[in-house]
Amino acid sequence: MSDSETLEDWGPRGTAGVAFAAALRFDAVDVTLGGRPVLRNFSLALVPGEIVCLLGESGSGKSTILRVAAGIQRIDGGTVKINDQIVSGPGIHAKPDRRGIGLMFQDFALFPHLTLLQNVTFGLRKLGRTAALAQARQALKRVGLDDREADYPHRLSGGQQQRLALARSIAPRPGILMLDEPFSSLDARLRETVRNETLAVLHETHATTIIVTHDPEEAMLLGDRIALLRHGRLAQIDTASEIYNRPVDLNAARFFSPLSEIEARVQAGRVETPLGPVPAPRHADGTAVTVAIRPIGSLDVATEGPGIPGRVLAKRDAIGIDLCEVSVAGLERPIQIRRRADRNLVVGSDVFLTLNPEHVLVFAKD
Ligand SMILES: Nc1ncnc2c1ncn2[C@@H]1O[C@H](COP(=O)(O)OP(=O)(O)OP(=O)(O)O)[C@@H](O)[C@H]1O
Repeated sequence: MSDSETLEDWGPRGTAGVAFAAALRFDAVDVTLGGRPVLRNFSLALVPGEIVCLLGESGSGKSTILRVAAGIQRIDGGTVKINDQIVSGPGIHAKPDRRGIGLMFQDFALFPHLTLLQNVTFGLRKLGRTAALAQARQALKRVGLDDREADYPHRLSGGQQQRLALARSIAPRPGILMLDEPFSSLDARLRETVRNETLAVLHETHATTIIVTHDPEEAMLLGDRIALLRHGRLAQIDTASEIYNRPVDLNAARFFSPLSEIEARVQAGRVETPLGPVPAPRHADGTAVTVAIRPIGSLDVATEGPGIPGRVLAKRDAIGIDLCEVSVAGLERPIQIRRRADRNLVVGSDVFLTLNPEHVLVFAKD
């Protein structure tokens, strides 16, 4: 089955069923599994209709948060509220089907022995047959699969299976949706279209949504806010631009781009580096810091001075972009730079670097 996918494969925009978006709130949630704390004092509040992307290393607890919200996982401390109602808390555990949360799993978890239509109506049994069929068909139409309703999931391409899983999760018009790595099984060609159209569907439904992803770029594209999770705790929550420009610590910064790191000490409100001075007004004199330089925007590269002299050690072309490694006297490792392609920049050539201190991050060492 072909996996080529275009926007035309999807149904008309603006036709997804609208939900009554709900507020979702985790307060100081603890979960211990197999004797190990998996969520620790985890708090997060989503306003109705908000899309939050959960980003974090493998094993940081992302899927556990979805399971907790959906009521598949019990908690050991804290509370979970939907609107003003506690659904998980001391002595309280509302059943999954009482929470009004739609789930979409990484592997889509489609029922192989049911047709597409039966897959979607499965979650609509409470509605009565006529309403269930109407709502299921509307969801299938929105994702462009209405003409395949009698087919079986194994006859669909990967992109179509994703669309079916999305239709199934939105068909009951849940006030809250949880998507666990919804695009991870799609290849790069497909991902952009599917991602954009899924986002359009989410906006149409108005559902409050948590999307788990490993991919920082995806989180920045999809999330109204990004929640960065580390060892079961919330490390930072912010908009994409805040979290990118003002990461809470070095580890958070490392999540969003590769970094060249320079160890130094603050003197008179600044840090002297082999690339020039960097202001560090928020750090006391004598503080040991890491200066983190991103490959994009931090350094201007010219083939003539002025600037700090360097030499191009390696270069890769990536369609209009140069990925360079430049050695600079005083730096242990070559610095990584991504910039617009320049034919004059060849391996072995001398270059001159100018630091843009406002793009450079400075973090106190632990
Ligand atoms: N039933 C269980 N018993 C014991 N440990 C578990 C259980 N389920 C999950 N864990 C552990 O809890 C931690 C968090 O798991 P979780 O699946 O929430 O992480 P994640 O951030 O979603 O990871 P990934 O990105 O790899 O999917 C992991 O260390 C995992 O091994």
